[in-house]
Amino acid sequence: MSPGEMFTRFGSAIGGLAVIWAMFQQFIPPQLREHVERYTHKLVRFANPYIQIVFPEFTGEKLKSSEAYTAIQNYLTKNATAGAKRFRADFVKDSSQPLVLSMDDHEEVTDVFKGVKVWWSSRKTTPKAMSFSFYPKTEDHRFYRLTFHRQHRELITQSYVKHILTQGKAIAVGNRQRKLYTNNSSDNWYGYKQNKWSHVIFEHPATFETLAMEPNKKQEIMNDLIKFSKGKEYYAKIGKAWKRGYLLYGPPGTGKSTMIVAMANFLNYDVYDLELTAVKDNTELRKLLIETSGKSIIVIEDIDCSLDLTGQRKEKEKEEDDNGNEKDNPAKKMEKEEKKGSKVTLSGLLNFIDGIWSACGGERIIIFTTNYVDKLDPALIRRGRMDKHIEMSYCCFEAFKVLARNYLDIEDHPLFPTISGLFDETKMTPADVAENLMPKSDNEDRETGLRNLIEALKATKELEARKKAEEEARAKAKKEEQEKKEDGEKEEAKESVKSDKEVKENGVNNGGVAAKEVKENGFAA
Ligand SMILES: Nc1ncnc2c1ncn2[C@@H]1O[C@H](COP(=O)(O)OP(=O)(O)OP(=O)(O)O)[C@@H](O)[C@H]1O
Ligand SMILES: [Mg+2]
Repeated sequence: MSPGEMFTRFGSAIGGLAVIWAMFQQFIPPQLREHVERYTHKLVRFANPYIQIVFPEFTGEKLKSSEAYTAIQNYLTKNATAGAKRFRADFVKDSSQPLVLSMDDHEEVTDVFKGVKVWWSSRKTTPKAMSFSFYPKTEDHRFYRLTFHRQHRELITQSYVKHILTQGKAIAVGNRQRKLYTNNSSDNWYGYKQNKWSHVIFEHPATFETLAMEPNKKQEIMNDLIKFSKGKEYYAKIGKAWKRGYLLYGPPGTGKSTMIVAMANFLNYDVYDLELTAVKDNTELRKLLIETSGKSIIVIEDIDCSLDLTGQRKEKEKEEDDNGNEKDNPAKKMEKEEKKGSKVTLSGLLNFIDGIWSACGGERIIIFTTNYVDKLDPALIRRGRMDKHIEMSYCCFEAFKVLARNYLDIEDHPLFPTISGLFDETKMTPADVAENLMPKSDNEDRETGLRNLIEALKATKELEARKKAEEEARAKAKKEEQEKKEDGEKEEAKESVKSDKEVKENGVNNGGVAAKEVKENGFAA
């Protein structure tokens, strides 16, 4: 029993005795009896140097389980249950540790903060005459009671309580199972469920460890993510919303989607995979944004294919240029809209990324992926919107070593130098490398995987060489044709100059003869 409680009970006992005593003392007037009782309690309270704070399970009108109660429960379960002997087991949905053991009712534990000892007890009261209750499941009112010495009042109420709430929330975040969300069509936003996003448990195993990439580049990205996730104060100081944009670009199969998974697993964030073509307009886009939670990554894959965001601006500008004001071409507009199936505009998307609303929730990463970075409107990917541009490229030898470790469990092999040489000479995506390394049957040994890869690399190299030779031959033929054409034209030009000269000369000669004839005969022939 905590000292505070001992005092309370002692006080109650003294108070009770005093009341009994007063009742028996019939000759004492009632006012005096009340005084005796009140002063006895006051005396005990004055003598009790311990303070108690109660944290009830349910608070407010919404009858939501109190955040503080849950945070304390998490905190105590993790940090202070060593002394407890009786536990309560709860099954928590969407948690990586579904079975949670917490202190049982009327159990008590101690905790120490900055050298100060505090007592926690878990209590339950059952209202006696209550036939109807708003409280879900049970009529019992549970609460945690914190007891500490009054000389530490400031430390406990200002630092310790804040500390356990933060810690408790962090534990909840660590325990929760992360989710992968996708946006529902707005036709399903109304009615009973009204969910804008559907989710499944996010269980993809890709991590930065398994991601094949040049090690320095990988480390740089990891550092960037760490800096971001710890940057709450920094972002507040510089007056920027706590969010960061990444643009991942590169050919298909170079690991853009895998990188997103690795980022989510690294930061322990949820992923919102936003399908833009299912979003009808900018208003819907904003509503979806509001419904996302913090500590999340919002992904728009293949941004160049999602919408005609690339050309919209330029086309509009062109339409304005021609007539000085916006040209109205309903047929063209309709055709365009049918093609798009969505009225989300570039400016709507820009607002989504860094408009006023983008700040709601905080701690959010937005990622765009594309195979064709040059196709994107510069406004969309400028720094501040997409803060970091990451090129995902063909496999290098360092990246291959990661894949060899993942797929074949090997760090080194006599065939590695051959493979290294081939990677210098040819291009292959990590997806293709992985496919070649993957054992084709249960009894295939590691060397077979490496040999398969060498064969594939050689075949790719040959193909590239053939393509290059064909291209060169084509270019040469084109050049020759061009030269021939030019020679022909030169020849033609020469010919025409020559004939012009002859005509001129003949003309002069004929003129001379005619003049002579005129002179001699007195008339022209
Ligand atoms: N860098 C990589 N590290 C590890 N595995 C990779 C990497 N790149 C590709 N892979 C493997 O290839 C598969 C395809 O990769 P991923 O989907 O990430 O490519 P992508 O760049 O997103 O392609 P797309 O442009 O077509 O969407 C993955 O499932 C993964 O197994
Ligand atoms: Mg992808």
